[in-house]
Amino acid sequence: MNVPKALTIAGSDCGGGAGIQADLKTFQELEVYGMSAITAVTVQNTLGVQGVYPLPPEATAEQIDAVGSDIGVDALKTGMLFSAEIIQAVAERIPAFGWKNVVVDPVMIAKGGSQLLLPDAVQALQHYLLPLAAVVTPNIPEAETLSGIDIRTMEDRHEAAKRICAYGPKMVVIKGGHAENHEQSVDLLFDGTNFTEMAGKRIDTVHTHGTGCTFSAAITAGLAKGLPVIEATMTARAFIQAAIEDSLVLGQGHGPTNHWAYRRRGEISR
Ligand SMILES: Nc1ncnc2c1ncn2[C@@H]1O[C@H](COP(=O)(O)OP(=O)(O)O)[C@@H](O)[C@H]1O
Ligand SMILES: Cc1ncc(COP(=O)(O)OP(=O)(O)O)c(N)n1
Repeated sequence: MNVPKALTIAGSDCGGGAGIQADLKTFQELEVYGMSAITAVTVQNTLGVQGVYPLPPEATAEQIDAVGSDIGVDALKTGMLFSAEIIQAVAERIPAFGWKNVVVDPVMIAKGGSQLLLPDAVQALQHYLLPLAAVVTPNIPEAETLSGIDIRTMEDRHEAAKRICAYGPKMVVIKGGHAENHEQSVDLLFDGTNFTEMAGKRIDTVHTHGTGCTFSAAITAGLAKGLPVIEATMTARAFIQAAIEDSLVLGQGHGPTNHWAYRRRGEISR
């Protein structure tokens, strides 16, 4: 049996809605064997982030080496990387193992406002990690930071996607969760030549904690199964739409999404 295998290099969210917990749940739901290399332990729940404890960069690097040298990795994603030193350690390993199916979710600030990437690490992300990415998935504030432009319109998003693409990723997906569109959430894809829009009905809910992690993990799962990037992204869009629509309503604040909603709808594709 050929088992698709995916690695997440990200922070731990003890509340289970974002970070490695969301990624591993997503891999499992999409029938991909999940592995993790932890970069930081966060203390958080639906009310926000209460603590951030980064690991030494060697600890992340050794976890990557352990799974890469033994089990193997068909696709990987990065999430919360916290510091320039951790980014450098991760970026050295990717070409050393020859990994190409690399999804970079450039996590910077949690929805509650907590810093998950140090400001001086943005340049390391741009120069060391983006050139290795098959897909990079910024939300609108992250796209503004990476591109250096304010995004108010879809035209601004086109320009930001072009500027981010210039760092070297093969595909840029600027997610639309933060856009001021009350009808739809529209994600913009740019492959260096063509733009594609993927729209879904916007759900009026506060339970969107971990949407970005879950979306990028679902893309990673698709790549691990051998899907082309555009197809993996379309499946991920359907996965996150179901996860937001069939919300679990947990906790007193911004609750997690429902990682089993997509499977329950019978939508798993091989
Ligand atoms: N309220 C919503 N209704 C439907 N889809 C949403 C909603 N919020 C976010 N999404 C989708 O969830 C994914 C993550 O988007 P976003 O929230 O922008 O990322 P992040 O969690 O990184 O801030 C995207 O595919 C986006 O379109
Ligand atoms: C450990 C950890 N990693 C990433 C995030 C951010 O997740 P995201 O999907 O962007 O969702 P929000 O936190 O912004 O709701 C996180 N919170 N924790």
